[in-house]
Formats: sequence, C-alpha cells, structure tokens
Amino acid sequence: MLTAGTDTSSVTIEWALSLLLNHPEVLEKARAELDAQVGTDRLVNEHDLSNLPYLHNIISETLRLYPAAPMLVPHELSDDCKTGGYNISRGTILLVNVWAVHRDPNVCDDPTSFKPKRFEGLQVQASKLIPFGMGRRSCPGSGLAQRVVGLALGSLIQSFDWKKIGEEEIDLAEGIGVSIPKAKPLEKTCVRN
Ligand code: HEM
Repeated sequence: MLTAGTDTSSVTIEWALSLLLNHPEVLEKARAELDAQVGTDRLVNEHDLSNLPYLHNIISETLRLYPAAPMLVPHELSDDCKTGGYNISRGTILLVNVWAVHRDPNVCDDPTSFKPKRFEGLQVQASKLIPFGMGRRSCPGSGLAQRVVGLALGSLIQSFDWKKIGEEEIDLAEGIGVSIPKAKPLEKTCVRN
C-alpha cells in the first residue's frame, strides 16, 4: 500500500514539473489559473481543486504520457472470455500496456506531445485514458492520488518561480523501474515567490 501510494504520486509530480519546465507557456497558464481562483494570500486547498480544470488537465496529460504503473498489475482471468475477437482461456495472465494505449495515434492526435489542452472538451476518449486501470481491480487510491498530486503541484507552482538550469531542455528519457522513473533525476532552480 505504501509503495503503491507514494512512489506513484511522487514520480508523477516529478514528470509533471519536468514537462512544465519544458513548456513555460503551460506553467504560466497554470499559475494564472491559480492566481485567479485561489489568489496570492494562501495556498491551494482541497476545496479549490474542482475550480482548477487546467491544473487537472496538466495532471491527466502527465499521466497519459508517463503512467506511473505502465503495465497495470497482472490480471488472471477467472473465466473463459472473448475480447477484441480473441478467445482467452480461464487462467490466462493478462498484461495491459497502458503506456502504449496512451500513445496510440488512434486514441489521440499527436500522441507524443505534451498538450494539456487536449483534455478540454471530448478530444480524448475517457475509456482509453486508464492510468489507474479500470473495473473492479482499478486503483482504490485514484481519488486520493489526484488530490495529493493536485495539491502538491498546485502549491509548488504557487510558491516558487521554477527555472531550468541552463538553456537545455529537461531530458525526458525514461529509466528502468516499475513506476517509470526519470532516467536522469530532475534538477531545477526555484526562487520563492
Ligand atoms: C499517481 C498515483 C497512482 C497511480 C498512477 C496508480 C495506479 C495504479 C494502477 C494502474 C493500479 C493497478 C490497476 C489494475 O491493474 O487494473 C493500481 C493498484 C493499486 N493502487 Fe494505485 N496508483 C496511484 C496511487 C495510489 C495511492 C495514493 C494508493 C493508496 C494510498 C494506491 C493504492 C493502490 C492499491 C492498494 C492497488 C492494488 C489494488 C488491487 O490489486 O485490487 N495507489 N494503482
């Protein structure tokens, strides 16, 4: 429970900040939303989250590109079934490659680009965005995770001016690990607001 709940959320925050540093215009827009909805006298709290759709879209787009559990958890079929034209026998272990589903050009346009705007309206099929899995064995912590990541990321954006070290883009190479860590841990500078 501890690993499922902590590493997944912290790695998502690291990816989100990395993506924001490579897309300062998105970072600016997120800050403007926080200033307008929360103001500058206090930190974002749980009640504010429903008024921050752009921050929510940034988190969805981060989880689309870097789902913290890219292969879900192995599922064993309790009965024979037919899916997508395939007969699958009871007892088969099913692995779902969510990383590949999220980057399928049939699921969304320009799938490798970071575009939080794509979550405005119905541009992404909800059933194809499954960073928390789906059905009975989906992540029981998804609500908590969205709040934790939203509050942490929102507070970090509100409290600091984030800058890359040097002119180079943040390296977005993926490392090896269960929860897609960054190959090169994020290094950045920040100035307190
Ligand atoms: C960004 C954060 C998180 C992501 C992306 C994530 C994703 C997932 C995924 C994909 C699964 C497997 C679902 C499946 O195989 O269908 C899962 C399972 C699970 N998650 Fe999360 N999770 C996150 C945060 C959390 C948190 C905060 C908790 C609890 C505090 C949690 C607890 C669990 C548990 C207990 C399971 C196993 C459920 C089962 O086997 O029935 N997760 N998570």
